[in-house]
Amino acid sequence: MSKVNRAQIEEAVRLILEAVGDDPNREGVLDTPKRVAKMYEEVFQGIHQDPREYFETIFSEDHEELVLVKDIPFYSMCEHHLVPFYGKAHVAYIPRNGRVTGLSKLARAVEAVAKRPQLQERITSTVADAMMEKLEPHGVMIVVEAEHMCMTMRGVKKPGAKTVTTAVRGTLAEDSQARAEILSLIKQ
Ligand SMILES: Nc1nc2c(ncn2[C@@H]2O[C@H](COP(=O)(O)OP(=O)(O)OP(=O)(O)O)[C@@H](O)[C@H]2O)c(=O)[nH]1
Ligand SMILES: [Zn+2]
Repeated sequence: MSKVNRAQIEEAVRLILEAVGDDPNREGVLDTPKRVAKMYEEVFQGIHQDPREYFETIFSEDHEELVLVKDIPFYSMCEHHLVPFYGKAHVAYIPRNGRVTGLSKLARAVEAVAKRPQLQERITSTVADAMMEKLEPHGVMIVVEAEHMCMTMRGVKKPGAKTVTTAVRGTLAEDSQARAEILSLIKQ
């Protein structure tokens, strides 16, 4: 059963429509509260997901070299304005003791963490920490690049401005050469 209170969202959307001066009983927006409730349930489903669960999938494979899944698209909602920010996440790690996870699990973890009211920095560090805890790798590096709608359609209005955040853990924190290699692979 869904943990989301759709009726409450519908009521809130009706109130917002009214508060901004629109008519919630106008034909065009009659179903809008219902649609928004369904949409919020979808875009915030990560609140009820733990990214660490994906890393229960572990293959015993003797590869202690870099694994990088790059250009993982994601959509999130900035927790300050509840408008989207979106971009790409790049997830790199160096497995240890044969603990290699499924490639799709890296993308699933990004998605679960993104689908919450979020900060870009927190997406970056939450994925890194989940991987460190469950995979116990030599190191992890996460790079996230995104455009924030709250900086484009309103406020400072700077379309095209990109925010880049990184989180580095384990041996990669001390290895600038390995970090440079990962960054050049991401850019390729
Ligand atoms: N660090 C960080 N800040 C973010 C993120 N998303 C949005 N913000 C910023 O959150 C800040 C909120 O600032 P406030 O001054 O409280 O809100 P505001 O008056 O709407 O700010 P403006 O956007 O400058 O108009 C803004 O500077 C946003 O750019 C994010 O993922 N990380
Ligand atoms: Zn914002």
